[in-house]
Amino acid sequence: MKSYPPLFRATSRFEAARQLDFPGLNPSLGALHGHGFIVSVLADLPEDAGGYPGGQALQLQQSVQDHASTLDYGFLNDTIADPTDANIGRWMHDKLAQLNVKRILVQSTPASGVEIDADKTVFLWRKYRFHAAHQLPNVPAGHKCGRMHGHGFQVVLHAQEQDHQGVRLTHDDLDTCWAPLASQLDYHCLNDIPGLSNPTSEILSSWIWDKLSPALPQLKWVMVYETASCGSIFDGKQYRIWKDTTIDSAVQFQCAPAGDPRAAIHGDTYTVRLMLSAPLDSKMGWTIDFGDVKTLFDPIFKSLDHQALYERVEFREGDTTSIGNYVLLQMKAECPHITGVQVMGSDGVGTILDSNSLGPGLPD
Ligand SMILES: Nc1nc2c(c(=O)[nH]1)N=C([C@H](O)[C@H](O)COP(=O)(O)OP(=O)(O)OP(=O)(O)O)CN2
Repeated sequence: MKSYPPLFRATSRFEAARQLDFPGLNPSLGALHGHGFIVSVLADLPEDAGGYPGGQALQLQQSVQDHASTLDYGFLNDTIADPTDANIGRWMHDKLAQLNVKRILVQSTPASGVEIDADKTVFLWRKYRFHAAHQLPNVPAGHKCGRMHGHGFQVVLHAQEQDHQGVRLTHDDLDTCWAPLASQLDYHCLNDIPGLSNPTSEILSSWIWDKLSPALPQLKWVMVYETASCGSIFDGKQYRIWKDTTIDSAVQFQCAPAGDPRAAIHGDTYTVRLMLSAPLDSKMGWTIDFGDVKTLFDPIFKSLDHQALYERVEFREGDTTSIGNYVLLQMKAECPHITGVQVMGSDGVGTILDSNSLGPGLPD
């Protein structure tokens, strides 16, 4: 069984001020203001990037950090003309032109940002929260989701910034589209809402898609976070679900040169994200039960969590790619619906192994 070619992800933060000015923009953004920005870059790097096996993601991190640090505690307009999130992303794309960048995410607030493709197509996203109760009517007796319970759901709307006529969408436009749905969903019981009698994450994501896409043709993906660790993405055709788990492991980059701190035994808390895709089960209203995904992953989790991975030959390189490859191959043997695995260290540096054309990045 084969794994997938790795994409590396690096994340950097910077604090900066800016002033924006374009027609249709919320006038308050024209005032001098500031943000704690997060920039994440996904790149396809050659095996020898980083100078030693396992060093690629760290090399990417260094490059992103070097450029982000030139913006830190600065006035962005001095460096980037009209420093919108999208233009910051384009600037970073140009700075990293020597790398094979597949996607850049720029987040100016915890609830909004942009994503930029390899060809510099821009997507806006905004995250909304609503408070709702639900119960899944078709689950087997004793399943915890058969009881009435509730969540602080989160929804991310992802839309292309420009339509075919060049009309530019703003985050405020997303807010306007979301507002009528918020009043239907927030502080309600989902089962009482027409179309949501079986309110799984999958059904909710396609329900939101159906409500919004006719008036918002730029909509590309709807993400529903049922809890902080699981949810569904719908793009109008296909469902993808994800389930996150953290593992706390000891590692060592055994190919790193002497003097590199990672050559020593150290450790990290890694977030392992399992991505799956399957047709919707029309009775259950889901693709695969998150609980079943957790059960299938459990032996793999136990073999990684609170373990000395450096003692095992498959983790000799000590990096997130070796952990990802291991998880992907083990999970594939158990579950044909697994489409990808992402493993991120606590600093947002990690590896994505995915069979699918690159889907949207989940915001931090
Ligand atoms: N594919 C789906 N599976 C499940 C859904 C769903 O909508 N789609 N929903 C549920 C439950 O409603 C439940 O609330 C989610 O539970 P769970 O997967 O256990 O998620 P947690 O975050 O609570 O899990 P922990 O990892 O234990 O924190 C079930 N399945």
